[in-house]
Amino acid sequence: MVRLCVICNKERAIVKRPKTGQQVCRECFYYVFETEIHNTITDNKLFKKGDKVAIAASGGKDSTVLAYVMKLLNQRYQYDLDLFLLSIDEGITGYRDDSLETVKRNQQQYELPLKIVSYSELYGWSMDQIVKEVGLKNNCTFCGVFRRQALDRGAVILDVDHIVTGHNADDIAETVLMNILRGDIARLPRCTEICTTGDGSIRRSKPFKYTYEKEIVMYAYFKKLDYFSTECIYSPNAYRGHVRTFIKDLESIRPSAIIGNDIYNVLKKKTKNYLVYLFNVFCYYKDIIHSGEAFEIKEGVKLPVQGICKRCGYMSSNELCKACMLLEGLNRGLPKLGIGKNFK
Ligand SMILES: Nc1ncnc2c1ncn2[C@@H]1O[C@H](COP(=O)(O)OP(=O)(O)OP(=O)(O)O)[C@@H](O)[C@H]1O
Repeated sequence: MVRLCVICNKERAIVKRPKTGQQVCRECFYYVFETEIHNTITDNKLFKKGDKVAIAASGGKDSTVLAYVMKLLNQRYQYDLDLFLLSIDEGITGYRDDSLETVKRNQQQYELPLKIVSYSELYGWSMDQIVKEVGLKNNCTFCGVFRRQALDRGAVILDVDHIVTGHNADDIAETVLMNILRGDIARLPRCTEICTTGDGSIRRSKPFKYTYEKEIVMYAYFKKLDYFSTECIYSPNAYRGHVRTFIKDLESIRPSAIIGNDIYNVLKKKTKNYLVYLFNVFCYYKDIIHSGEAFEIKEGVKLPVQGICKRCGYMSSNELCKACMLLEGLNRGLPKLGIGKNFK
């Protein structure tokens, strides 16, 4: 028996949405996927007309889908945004050089201007050189800290108001758990925010905050988008990888583990299939992301005060920002100096 799409009730269902369990046809999947992102953008007032927005593009599935969908929604709903692609070349031979080739093709396919900035030009060190110094244990700390600042610097070069990244619901759930496991209460409330203002006035947001990674992969696959799918060669020991595996295990016994369902959306959701409706109601849980959002810091708890790095002028809660600390360690031949809390 042919199963019909629960939304249009006409076409054959070919996708079971990981987010809701709904069986939908290809066109309805595109429509709900894109509309949910549009709703996230408008509900959270992420942009205003005329904004210049840089899409942080790594060539991977998330940012490739982000670039495609941002361009599409910008046209469909007349957001009136000026869009750019911004890529950071960390200098990882056999990985980032290949993925940047994908971004260059995306530039042609989506007709968006592209700016690439490299760690070598900004810091004088590529990740290949850093890994030679520090090995494979703490290299992701260097890469993450440097990339954050590199994106800000790239945004200044492009003179944009806003950076959007492809962080999805799975990434955010991982970050919530990592912050809990590390007891990093200062970062915990911030990591679930959909939009933050970093250094200066450049806003940074995550239009995929409520989008499941599996749906992004499905979308990229059905739309035949051109993306690079290899994992970073330097991240096999990253802490995040262990947290990811843990969440996947949780999901196998509790599919709502990442985000749960918002009861109001569940009740609003129109479906003629009563079983699907009941399933959605039963799936009403507030799981990792909602838990992260609900955390409140007790009054009186001392939190780091944000100031300015005395060396580079970027935002920092210490005299020197983390990027400058790490860089100083590298330049002094003591790469472990900036890692941990005992830097002097
Ligand atoms: N080298 C880079 N240049 C520009 N943006 C980047 C780069 N690396 C990561 N980003 C941004 O940060 C987001 C999250 O990066 P992460 O390393 O978690 O990769 P990911 O989840 O595999 O995403 P993607 O599939 O887009 O690579 C990306 O979606 C992208 O927007």
